Amino acid sequence: MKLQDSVIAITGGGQGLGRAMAEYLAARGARLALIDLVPEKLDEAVAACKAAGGEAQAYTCNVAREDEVESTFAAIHDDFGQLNGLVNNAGILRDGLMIKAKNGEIEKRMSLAEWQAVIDVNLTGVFLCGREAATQMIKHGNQGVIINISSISRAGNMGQSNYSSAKAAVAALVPVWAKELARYGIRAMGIAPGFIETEMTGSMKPEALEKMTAGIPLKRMGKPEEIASAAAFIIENDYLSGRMIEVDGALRL
Ligand SMILES: NC(=O)C1=CN([C@@H]2O[C@H](COP(=O)(O)OP(=O)(O)OC[C@H]3O[C@@H](n4cnc5c(N)ncnc54)[C@H](O)[C@@H]3O)[C@@H](O)[C@H]2O)C=CC1
Ligand SMILES: CC(C)c1ccc(C(=O)O)c(O)c1O
Repeated sequence: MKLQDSVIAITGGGQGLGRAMAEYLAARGARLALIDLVPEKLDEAVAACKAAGGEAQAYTCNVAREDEVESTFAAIHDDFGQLNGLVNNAGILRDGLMIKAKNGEIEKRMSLAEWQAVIDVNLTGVFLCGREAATQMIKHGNQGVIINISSISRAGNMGQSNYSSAKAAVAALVPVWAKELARYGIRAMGIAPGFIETEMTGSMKPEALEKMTAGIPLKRMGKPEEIASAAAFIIENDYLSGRMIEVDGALRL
């Protein structure tokens, strides 16, 4: 699929990797529908896409809410007249050990609320947006691609019962959707980033950053543009479906 003039929806498009992907794709001629919880961040991201030479519109939506997701994807189709791609990128972290035993006391450290919040956004949100994007594509006869953003943590990372479970599940959805949606001309792919330079890591102490990068075989964190170029590669290569691309500098957790 050509990037030029294709309509790509990106969840969590207001900042971080979502915004980086939006700017990268906008600079290559794609038309962006940016979805996020925070309208101010969306406005900044839309302006950045326009400055990069592309077209973009903002949609305030909680990806974990079925009614909001349904109306958002219907509005995207009405506004752009087509939908060719979705990047399921919105995600949150609520890290913590499941349990801790100390001095004979057993403490439940991850609450049900922390578990559920991550499952709601990182897994249910991906399901709802994937289902709605596919509905719009099939209804209007658009071929397209769905990209789920997983994580290196899908292998099982200490302190991330909720996050690792959700990220393993969205990776599992990739071959499921690739098989179910191929008949409609829709591909499904996943990207599993390792540690990527973001505002969060930018504010870390140099010693902590050094310790983190020392364990990465390529000895550096990834750049948001390196995730964005993987997304562009997936969109443009029509024989890619049902697989994960790992962009992690060879790190294994
Ligand atoms: N930054 C990293 O090193 C890595 C990130 N990832 C994944 O990449 C994705 C993006 O990560 P970052 O850019 O670092 O995150 P971020 O926290 O910088 O940005 C996430 C965006 O999603 C939005 N969002 C959160 N909940 C939402 C909801 N319910 N509905 C709509 N929008 C919502 C936020 O407002 C924010 O704009 C996430 O899925 C994350 O798990 C995976 C591996 C590494
Ligand atoms: C543990 C992994 C590499 C990780 C690190 C940081 C973030 C983030 O800031 O959003 C993630 O989403 C991760 O998956």
